[in-house]
Amino acid sequence: MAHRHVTVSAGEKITKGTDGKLNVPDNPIIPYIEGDGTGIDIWKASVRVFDAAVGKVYGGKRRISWMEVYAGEKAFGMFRDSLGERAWLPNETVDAFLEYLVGIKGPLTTPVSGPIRSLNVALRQLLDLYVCLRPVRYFQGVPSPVKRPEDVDVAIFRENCEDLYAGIEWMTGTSDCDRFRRFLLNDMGVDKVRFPESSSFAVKPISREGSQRLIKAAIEYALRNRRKSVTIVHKGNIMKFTDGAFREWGYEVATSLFRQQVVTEREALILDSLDRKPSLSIEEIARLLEPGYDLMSPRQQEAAHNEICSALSLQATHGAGKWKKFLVVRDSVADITFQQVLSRPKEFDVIAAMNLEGDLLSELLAAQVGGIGIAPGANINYETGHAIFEATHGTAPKYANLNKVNPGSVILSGVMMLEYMGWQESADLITRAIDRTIGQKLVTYDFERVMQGATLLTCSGFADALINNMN
Ligand SMILES: NC(=O)C1=CN([C@@H]2O[C@H](COP(=O)(O)OP(=O)(O)OC[C@H]3O[C@@H](n4cnc5c(N)ncnc54)[C@H](OP(=O)(O)O)[C@@H]3O)[C@@H](O)[C@H]2O)C=CC1
Ligand SMILES: O=C(O)CCC(=O)C(=O)O
Ligand SMILES: [Mg+2]
Repeated sequence: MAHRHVTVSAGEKITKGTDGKLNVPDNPIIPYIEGDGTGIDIWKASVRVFDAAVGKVYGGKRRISWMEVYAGEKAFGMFRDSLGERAWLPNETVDAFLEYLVGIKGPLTTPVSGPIRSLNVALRQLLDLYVCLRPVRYFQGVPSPVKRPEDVDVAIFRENCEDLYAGIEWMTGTSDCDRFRRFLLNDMGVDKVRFPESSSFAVKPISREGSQRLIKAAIEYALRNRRKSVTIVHKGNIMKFTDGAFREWGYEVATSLFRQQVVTEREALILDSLDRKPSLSIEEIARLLEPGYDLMSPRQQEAAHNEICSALSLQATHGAGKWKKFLVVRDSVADITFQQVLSRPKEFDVIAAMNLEGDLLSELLAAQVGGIGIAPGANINYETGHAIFEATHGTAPKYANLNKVNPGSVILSGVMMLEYMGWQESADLITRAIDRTIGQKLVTYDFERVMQGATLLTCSGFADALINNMN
């Protein structure tokens, strides 16, 4: 790769072997983006924590060679593209993440107004990092707005390349928007746009491939980590061919690729009712499954029968209570899900959601365990091995350069990165240090303002406390 601004560090590349596993050398080169706004303070603090943990655990045998790559405001001041225009996301940054496989980044600003599209989303799309994994768990002692934050232990698999985040939209009043409106109204015969002349439009692409690779990854994660359920979140009652299809394709992948390891919630209901009363007829099971069965049309009743027969065909492998050992795959409509992750979080284990709903759900869940100051994330393509780890929060510009905010989210994203690299011991050391430090009530402003008897630390002070607690 021809680098113009990036200085390649001494070290070796992480690669992906033919066996599908990562080959991680003892001195891997890891590209990082510091980030805009608070990113600068957070990165400075976080990198010290990573290096201290790796140094403590491996005593110099292993060491990360950090390689700075540029995006956002920092890149804008440095780079020009081939036409001499300033560049927010230079090619060599994208190339570095492609070449070195695993990287980490701080937050990047996306102004709501103006033409600049999200650099964060662009990176995910350019590297096809189709999974945004956001595990949400509670650290004892963290102040929370709910009564039992310890009940939250959810891994969110958010689809990362499609949905309304694809950025396919047109502003009202532009000629492209006029063309699109005419196409909708004239060619497609759409007559449901309430105010066509003044509407802006967006397109929401949801594909079978995109949905299935995401849901497959969620199921594999759930099986690997012995989780009990995967909940597919959608708004399929309203958006039939996007959200509804996401749900459908999810069940398809669950029951075709993982048949001997999963049971759907409805299959479990059918099998359980028969386990409890083996003499039940198909019609009696149908009445238990569908309380409105007798009011259904003959076609709907036939569909219910077919569903029951298909579940009963699993009796040899799943019947007589065997299904209880299997991973349950179920689905839930988005609006009720937003209530239930708050009121009954224990019922959620792994969630598979489309891009927008996954983004929103991850913040709602993070709020319950102390906020986005400690909510980590990873953008991953499990086929190519490419991964960029990043916090859930943004650049919080009002706190930029104040050495104030919580670096926990980037630090925990780094923990995920170390786990991904197989450097589990160093990941565990950081997690234990976070547990201990919060237990000692040594916290940044976001926790201190709602925590009785806490000591207020700066961003860098929190990193120092973590390093002191690494033993
Ligand atoms: N992946 C990324 O890079 C992301 C980038 N963004 C971008 O960031 C910019 C700002 O977005 P905005 O909507 O204000 O959201 P932010 O997440 O940047 O900030 C919102 C609020 O969250 C709290 N917060 C954020 N980070 C921390 C932290 N590290 N420690 C403690 N509290 C924190 C602060 O709350 P309080 O005021 O209560 O102290 C802050 O005011 C936008 O341009 C947006 O597009 C947004 C999300 C993700
Ligand atoms: O890219 C951005 O500016 C915001 C993206 C975001 O909120 C997210 O991916 O969680
Ligand atoms: Mg977000």
